[in-house]
Amino acid sequence: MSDKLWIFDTTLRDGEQVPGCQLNTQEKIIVAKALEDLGVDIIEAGFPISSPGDFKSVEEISKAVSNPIICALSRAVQKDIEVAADSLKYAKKGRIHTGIGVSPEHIKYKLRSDPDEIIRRGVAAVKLARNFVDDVEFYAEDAGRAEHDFLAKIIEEVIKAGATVVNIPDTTGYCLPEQYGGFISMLKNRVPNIDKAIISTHCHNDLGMATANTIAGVQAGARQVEVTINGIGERAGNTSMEEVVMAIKCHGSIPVETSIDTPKIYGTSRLVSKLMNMPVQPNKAIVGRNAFAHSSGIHQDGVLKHRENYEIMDPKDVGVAESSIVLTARSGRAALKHHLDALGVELEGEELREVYEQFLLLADKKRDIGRKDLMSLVGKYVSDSNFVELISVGYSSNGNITSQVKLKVGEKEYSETAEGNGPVDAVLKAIEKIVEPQVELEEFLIQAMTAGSDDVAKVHMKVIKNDVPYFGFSSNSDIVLASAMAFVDALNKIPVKEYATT
Ligand SMILES: CC(=O)SCCNC(=O)CCNC(=O)[C@H](O)C(C)(C)COP(=O)(O)OP(=O)(O)OC[C@H]1O[C@@H](n2cnc3c(N)ncnc32)[C@H](O)[C@@H]1OP(=O)(O)O
Ligand SMILES: CC(C)C(=O)C(=O)O
Ligand SMILES: [Mg+2]
Repeated sequence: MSDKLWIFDTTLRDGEQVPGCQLNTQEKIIVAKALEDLGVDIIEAGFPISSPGDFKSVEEISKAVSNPIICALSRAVQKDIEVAADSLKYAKKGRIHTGIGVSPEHIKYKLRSDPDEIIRRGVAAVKLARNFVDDVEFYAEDAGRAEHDFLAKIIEEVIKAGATVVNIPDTTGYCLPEQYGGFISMLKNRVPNIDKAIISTHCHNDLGMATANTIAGVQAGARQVEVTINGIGERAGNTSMEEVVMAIKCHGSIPVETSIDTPKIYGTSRLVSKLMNMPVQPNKAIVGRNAFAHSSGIHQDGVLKHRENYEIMDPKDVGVAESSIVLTARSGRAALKHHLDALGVELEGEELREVYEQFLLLADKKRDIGRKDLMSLVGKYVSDSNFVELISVGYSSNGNITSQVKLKVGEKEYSETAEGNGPVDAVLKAIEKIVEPQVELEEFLIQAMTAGSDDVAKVHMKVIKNDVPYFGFSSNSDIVLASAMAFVDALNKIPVKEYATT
C-alpha cells in the first residue's frame, strides 16, 4: 500500500516573495480556493508578522477555505509566533511554521549566534507555538548546507519539544539529489524519535535541481513536499507542484500517492500566472505552452502513429485538452497531412508531395505555419465560399426569354446570355455556360414561405460534379435571383481544384 504524500503549497508565501507577484487579500482568496479545489493538503497562506495586509490575508483565507490546513510562517521569535497564532484564529485546522537557520553560514553570519543558542531558540519557538496549536512545523533553514551532526541534534530536540512536522529546506538550492536524499536518510537513521514527526522537503531551484531533490527526499522517506504552482518562488523559484505530482503519478515505483486532482493542474497554473503577472515559460514541464507540442517531423510522425511514442503522460491528465502538432520547417509529410485532413483536404501521393514542397519553401521563411497559410497553399484543393460570385442577373422577354448573367470565377469576370423556356431556366443555363466543367443539376425545389404576392421564395438545389453531390440554398422575393443564388451557393461547395483542372 502507498503512503500518503502531503502536498504543502507555499505559492501564497514563498511564491509570493517574488518581486512583482504580490497579491492583495481578494486575489489570495481566489488562489487559495483554487488550491483547495485542486486538492492540496496544506496552504501556507502568509507570514503574518510581515505586514497588516499579510496578517489579514491569512485570517481571511482561514475563513474562506475549509479542507486544507492553513499554515502561517514565523521566525523563531516570540512576537512572530503570537501574531501567527492570532492570524489563524478562524482556521478550522491551523498550523504554525516556525524555525531558524541551521547552517554554519546562517548561524555565524546571519544570526550571529552559536549552535547551542540556535537549538535553544528553536526548541523555545516550538514550545511556544504548541501553546497555540497542536500542529507545529519546524523549519531548519539552510539545512542543505548544514552539518549532519548538528542537524540531527536540533531535529531530535524540536521533535521532543512538540514539532509534528520537520522541514529540511535546501534554502539556497545548493544540493545535488543524492546529497539531499542523504540528509533525509541520515535523519531517518540517526534521530531516535524521527517517526513522531513527518519529514518535509522544501527545495529551491538555483541549480535546477528542486524537483529532483524533492523526489530524492521522498524516496528517502520524506512524506510532505513543499511546492508552488509553476515553481515560482525566491530567486530561481521553489519546487514546482505539477512536476512532483506528475513524476509520482508517472512512476509507480515511488510508493506514495497524493490527493491532487491532476486535471485541474493546468487551470490552476494559468490562474496563478495571470494573478501574479508571472508568465509560464513555454518549455516549462507539464504546464508550459510547448509541454505537449510536437514540432519536428520524426516526433510528429511518431505521435500520430502512437501517442506514447513521444508522450509519457496523457495531456488530459493535467487538464490540457490535447497535444498539438505544430507545423514548422522541420515537419514532415505526416504532420502536414494531419493538418490538411483536419481542414477537410484529403491529399495523397503527387498532390501531397506538391503541397509539401510549397509548404517547405514557406516554412523556411515563416517560423510557424498557421491555418491561413495552409489554406493559401491548398486553396485549389478546397472549396471556397467566395470562389464563384454572382455580380448581376437579368432577363428580357421578346417572344423568347433571354437571360444576361455576370459572374466572377476566381479572379476573372464573365458575362453570358442564354435562352430558356422561362427566366429561371434561362439564367441557370447562362451560369452553366460560364462555369466549366459542366455540373449536372439534379434537384431544384422552390418553396413559397407565405401565401402573398410579395412572398419570399426558398430555393434548394442539388448539383452533381464527378458523382459527388453539392447542395445550394437561398431565399429571395425575386424567384429568378433566388434560383441563381442557390446555384452559385452549390457551385461554391465544389473544391476549387475541380474548376482549376478544366
Ligand atoms: C528562507 C525564507 O524564505 S524565510 C522568509 C522570507 N520572507 C520574508 O522575509 C518576508 C517577511 N519579512 C519581513 O516582513 C521582515 O523581514 C520581518 C518583519 C520578518 C523582520 O523585519 P525586521 O525586524 O525589520 O528585520 P530585518 O528583515 O531587517 O532582518 C531580519 C532579522 O530577523 C532575524 N532572523 C532571520 N531569520 C530568523 C529566524 N528564523 N528566527 C529568528 N530570527 C531570524 C535576522 O537575523 C535579522 O535579525 P537582526 O536584525 O537582529 O540581525
Ligand atoms: C522559511 C523556509 C521554510 C524557507 O522558505 C526556506 O528555507 O527556503
Ligand atoms: Mg523557501
